[in-house]
Amino acid sequence: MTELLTSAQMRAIEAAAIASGQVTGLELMERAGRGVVEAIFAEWPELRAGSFRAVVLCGPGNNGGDGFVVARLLKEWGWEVEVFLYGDPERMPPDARVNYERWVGMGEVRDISAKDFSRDDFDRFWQADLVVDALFGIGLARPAPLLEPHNYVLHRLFNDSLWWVGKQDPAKIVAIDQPSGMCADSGRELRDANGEGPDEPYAAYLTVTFHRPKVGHFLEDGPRFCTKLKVVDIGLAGSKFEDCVTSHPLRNGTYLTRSPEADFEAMQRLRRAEGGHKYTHGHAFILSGPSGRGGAARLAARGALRVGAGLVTVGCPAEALVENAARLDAVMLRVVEDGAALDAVLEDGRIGVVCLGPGLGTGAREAGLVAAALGARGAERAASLVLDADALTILSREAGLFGALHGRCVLTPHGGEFARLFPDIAEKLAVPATKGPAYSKVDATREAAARAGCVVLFKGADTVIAAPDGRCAVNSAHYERAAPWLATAGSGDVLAGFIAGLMARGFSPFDAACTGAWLHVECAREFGPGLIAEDLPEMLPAVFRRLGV
Ligand SMILES: NC(=O)C1=CN([C@@H]2O[C@H](COP(=O)(O)OP(=O)(O)OC[C@H]3O[C@@H](n4cnc5c(N)ncnc54)[C@H](OP(=O)(O)O)[C@@H]3O)[C@@H](O)[C@H]2O)[C@@H](O)CC1
Ligand SMILES: Nc1ncnc2c1ncn2[C@@H]1O[C@H](COP(=O)(O)OP(=O)(O)O)[C@@H](O)[C@H]1O
Ligand SMILES: [K+]
Repeated sequence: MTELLTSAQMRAIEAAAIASGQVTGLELMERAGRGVVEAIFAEWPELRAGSFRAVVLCGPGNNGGDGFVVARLLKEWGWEVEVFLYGDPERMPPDARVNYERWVGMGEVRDISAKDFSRDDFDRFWQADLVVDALFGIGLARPAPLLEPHNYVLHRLFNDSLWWVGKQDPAKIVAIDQPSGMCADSGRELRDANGEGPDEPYAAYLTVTFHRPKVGHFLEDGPRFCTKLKVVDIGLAGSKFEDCVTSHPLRNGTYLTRSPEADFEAMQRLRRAEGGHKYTHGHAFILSGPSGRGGAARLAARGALRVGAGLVTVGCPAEALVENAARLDAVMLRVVEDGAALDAVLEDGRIGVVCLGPGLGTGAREAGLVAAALGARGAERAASLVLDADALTILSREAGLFGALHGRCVLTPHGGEFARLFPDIAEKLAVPATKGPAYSKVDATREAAARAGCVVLFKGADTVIAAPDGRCAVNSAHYERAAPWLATAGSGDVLAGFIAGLMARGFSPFDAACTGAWLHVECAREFGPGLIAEDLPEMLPAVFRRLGV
């Protein structure tokens, strides 16, 4: 499983490795710089040949130290290298200082904050083949200063100006650890309290980070800043060291969701044992709204059926029966007028999960359904629940119902629904990020899950899933898993159905949310551009075949 680290966790890992005598800080810096150069050559093999020109922007900390290593290695490779420094060499941390001194023995260091850059300087800057951003890494604690040359990179004027100097190929911008300006913990850009900052943050072409990706590489704007992420091994995975970190208080891990292929238990659950019958695979009950509004529930039902629930029933008001019957075949139908009717339905112990919210409505009938589903009407048995869309609106209005949430529930809010359910948490996320580590979507979702006492899946291209006990995963639709066409009406309804279907099949709420979100993105990628929500469930057979389910 890919663990995503916060900056504090990364520091703890580095400190533990150094304290154990396994490695020195200087050696780690050398490996980091070497890893960056190897990543550059792997990305652009043509740069291995001949001599090219690089501009390396170094900052005052160890990120700058990595930059000095890169400058030295490129120069040894035969490149022409110009180095700019932001900061006072006298105040550099020791390892960065050593690499600064090594570079000074080989070439010049210019002060990046000097105000005397000439037009010629800038022309040379633009015409470099490679610009390395080693200004700030995980130590960025406040908004990055607006430095003249860096600012040009930040504003993307760099590329816009190419016509001006008549150069065809844009310089390749490589960020060490992270594009400077981004907070490694949140993926947010640090800005002044009044929101001042560059108009358009710059994006590197390649970001090279060390040991493990950081949470911010996958959240919010992080992927847009990083563009392409390469993780370099710097030899920190020694067993002794892992032992020491297991008990570290900061080890409250955040992981990327993973393919069921990499998750033995998920694979076992997805595979159907021979000889079972439909009830072996669970019964999912999807509640629908009135006629004319049933499409969302039908999408969820189709999703639950395709993901492998043995039976799926849509429960709707009597007046919507004809409409639903005309549109559903394998999915069964049952009239459910109100909360009392749902109580009666749930007495059938074979219904493993209820999904409610898509197209449900927000009136008294629907509030009664939410109450019944939550067992808040005094029923014997509280079902497992997926609460989406209108059910979330009802929960945000009725504190008594919110208080009835329990550990077998999954809430699947998008940003607007999240803000209605957890206004104070959303507010914290909305204030400009001025200090690192900034409050992140991971922090917000963990806090929401702890408050709700159930799993919360906070949607987006960076979907975050958290359980009340602190477990947390990010389902990223970025980098090689980008699927922007997933942002289409109704796709969230299908996701609710996938999760309900998986819960019916015996997945825990957290695992169902993680695997459901993972499959959702895979289905979108399987179909490609042009996708509409109806296509998503139809892609599951191909995805399952590929996985060997
Ligand atoms: N951890 C590891 O395992 C490894 C880490 N490695 C590398 O080290 C990097 C982390 O280094 P780091 O901790 O020295 O922090 P870094 O990002 O260089 O910045 C700190 C400096 O910037 C300053 N500063 C901050 N914000 C500022 C602002 N807005 N405006 C102006 N100044 C600002 C801050 O000043 P201060 O806040 O102390 O006044 C301090 O001087 C990491 O990203 C990776 O590249 C690798 O070598 C391999 C192994
Ligand atoms: N840019 C994006 N890339 C990938 N997935 C996205 C993106 N934007 C939204 N999504 C996903 O699309 C789905 C949209 O759900 P939702 O907002 O509830 O819409 P609807 O109510 O129309 O179904 C969510 O699963 C969300 O994570
Ligand atoms: K950087």
